Amino acid sequence: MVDKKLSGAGLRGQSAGETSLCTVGKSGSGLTYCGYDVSDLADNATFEEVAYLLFNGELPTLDQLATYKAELNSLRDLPQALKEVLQRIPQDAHPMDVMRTGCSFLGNLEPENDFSEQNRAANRLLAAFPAIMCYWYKFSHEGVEIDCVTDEDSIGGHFLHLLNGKAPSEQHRRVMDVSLILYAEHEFNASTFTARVCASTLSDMFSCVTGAIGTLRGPLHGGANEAAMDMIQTFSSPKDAKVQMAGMLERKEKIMGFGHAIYRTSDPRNVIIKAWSEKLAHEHGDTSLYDISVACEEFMWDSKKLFCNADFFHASAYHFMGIPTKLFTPIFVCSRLTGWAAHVMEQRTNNRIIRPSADYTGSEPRKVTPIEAR
Ligand SMILES: CC(=O)SCCNC(=O)CCNC(=O)[C@H](O)C(C)(C)COP(=O)(O)OP(=O)(O)OC[C@H]1O[C@@H](n2cnc3c(N)ncnc32)[C@H](O)[C@@H]1OP(=O)(O)O
Ligand SMILES: O=C([O-])CC(=O)C(=O)O
Repeated sequence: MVDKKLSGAGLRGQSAGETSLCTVGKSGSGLTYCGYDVSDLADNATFEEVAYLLFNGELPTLDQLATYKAELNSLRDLPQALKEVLQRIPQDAHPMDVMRTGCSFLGNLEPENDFSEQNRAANRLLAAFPAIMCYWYKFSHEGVEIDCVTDEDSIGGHFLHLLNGKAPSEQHRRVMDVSLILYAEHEFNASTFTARVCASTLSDMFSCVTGAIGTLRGPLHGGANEAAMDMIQTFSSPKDAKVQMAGMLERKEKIMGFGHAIYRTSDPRNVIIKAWSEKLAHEHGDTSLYDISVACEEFMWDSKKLFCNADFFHASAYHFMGIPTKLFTPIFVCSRLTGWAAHVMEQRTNNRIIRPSADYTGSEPRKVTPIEAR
């Protein structure tokens, strides 16, 4: 893994365009948004500041941030027609399918009519996603029709408040904020590339984001945080984790939350969320899941030189905050929407339809045999 060659299948190592939004694996800790190191942003900024940065290229002043947050806060409620659609989605639906439908349906109600409305569309989705997720979750699982508006100042706090029906602790607000910052943007990852391909046809923001949600859903991408949670919950102790993981590797199973398409030796987001996971474990009063996670990390590095990606310690961190596992990847959507939308806007400023070529491996030219003769 350390000497991983960034070439070959999956377009690995090939440049597919330009971006001024993000670098992955190039400088600083290995991840920068518009020139700022992600660890600096996680320590010294809020998610709303990062959203503003991605949409405008610069961090906001105090006044700009206040105006931006007031705008976002005014866009949180859901139209009645969308609530009715969410009510009809069954409890056993995949929550990423709920997000995909919620996004797509909102695009029917409040379409982006032309590109001058792109910021409105992006901000609307940013403000509404926590409610789309929680409204469906609370209605389908508890039969409760929640109020989609809270007086929470931040998107992270708003989400936790909607989910739990009460104000979260300061620590939980901060962890959610950091988590949203860490997940916000990551260059030409699969879901963002999907959004850019869609944008390159001059399609609308809601279509670009809907496609991106479908791409993030898979376990090789955003779905890994839920898969990691499901896995660590089956381990009874750090020792058991190592034994079970050895078996998984022997059976050539993929271990979710480990490895990365671009990073070679570490994912800079891991150390940040891992530290929060440890703090939350102590607050939780039972560190066993954290200790198991650390054992997994040690085992994977010692045996395969594979490291935790952003998803692995997010699993235990979210779990300690009482978030149901099935909502882990939808939270990723609430954050990555900023990266997706920023890339859609960037693609539109210098667009050419994205249409690569393929190397043909099929039959030589041949004639159709009449159907009765086949
Ligand atoms: C936020 C995010 O989206 S981060 C990514 C989240 N996804 C996951 O955690 C899923 C698990 N990880 C993986 O499947 C992969 O590491 C990916 C999809 C992230 C990257 O895929 P690739 O770039 O193709 O991986 P890479 O080229 O580094 O793989 C090298 C070798 O390590 C193996 N490998 C890589 N990751 C893992 C893993 N998590 N578990 C077991 N083996 C692995 C590959 O199978 C490959 O083995 P091979 O050479 O015998 O075929
Ligand atoms: O960059 C990638 O391939 C996957 C990833 O870590 C992300 O999207 O955050």
